Amino acid sequence: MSLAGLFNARWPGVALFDLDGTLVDSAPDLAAAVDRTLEQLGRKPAGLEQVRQWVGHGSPILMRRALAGKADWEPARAADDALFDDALALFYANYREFNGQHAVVYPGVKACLEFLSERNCPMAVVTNKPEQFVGPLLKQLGLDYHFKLVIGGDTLETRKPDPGPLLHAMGALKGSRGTTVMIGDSAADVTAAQAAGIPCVAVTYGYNFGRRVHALGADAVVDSLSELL
Ligand SMILES: O=C(O)COP(=O)(O)O
Ligand SMILES: [Mg+2]
Repeated sequence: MSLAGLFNARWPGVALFDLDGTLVDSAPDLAAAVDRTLEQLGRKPAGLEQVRQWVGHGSPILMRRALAGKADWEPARAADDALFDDALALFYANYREFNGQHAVVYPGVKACLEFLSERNCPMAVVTNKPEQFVGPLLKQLGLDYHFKLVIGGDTLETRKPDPGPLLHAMGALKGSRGTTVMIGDSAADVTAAQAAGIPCVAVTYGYNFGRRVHALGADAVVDSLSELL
């Protein structure tokens, strides 16, 4: 499936990109920050493979999962909240240091962004990563100039899988349903796109909480963004 096909012939439309697991393999930096945080709290590190499966609902939930040692963390008891607040503050300080150290752009991403930029397709990053970390990461990897807009997990009232951030970005870039597409790696992206009423492309190489993306109901599934050109 090409992007032109997804745009319903009203090409070029608006393209909304997820960040972690779609544009950038950032899990090594996130895992380094999570593990150092756990060690500072006197706990055992979780390791890259585990952390990779916890990424996608934003940093607060990543730290909830890290403290619980599992994806389906229980709502915290009041006594846990102070620990959580400390852990999140430590994580932010650590991730500020690790952000971009090991992160790499996935194959096919630069070609896709350049192709769309040349055709004046307005693009946004819609991620659950806290906004303060997004700009520096995109800049360091040389991707920032493609995007007219960045929405982080704490930019608006809601985050993916809520459709709010997608609808906000679509409106800001003067897109509409039928001329806007979401491209992501996880259930949070596909669910948000479906709720927003826009098509979604899922990539197979990302995180998706450790599960395959084929059953998510995306409009297209690709192994590389270069397949969309
Ligand atoms: O969970 C995160 O911090 C970011 O995830 P996303 O870029 O895949 O939305
Ligand atoms: Mg993602």
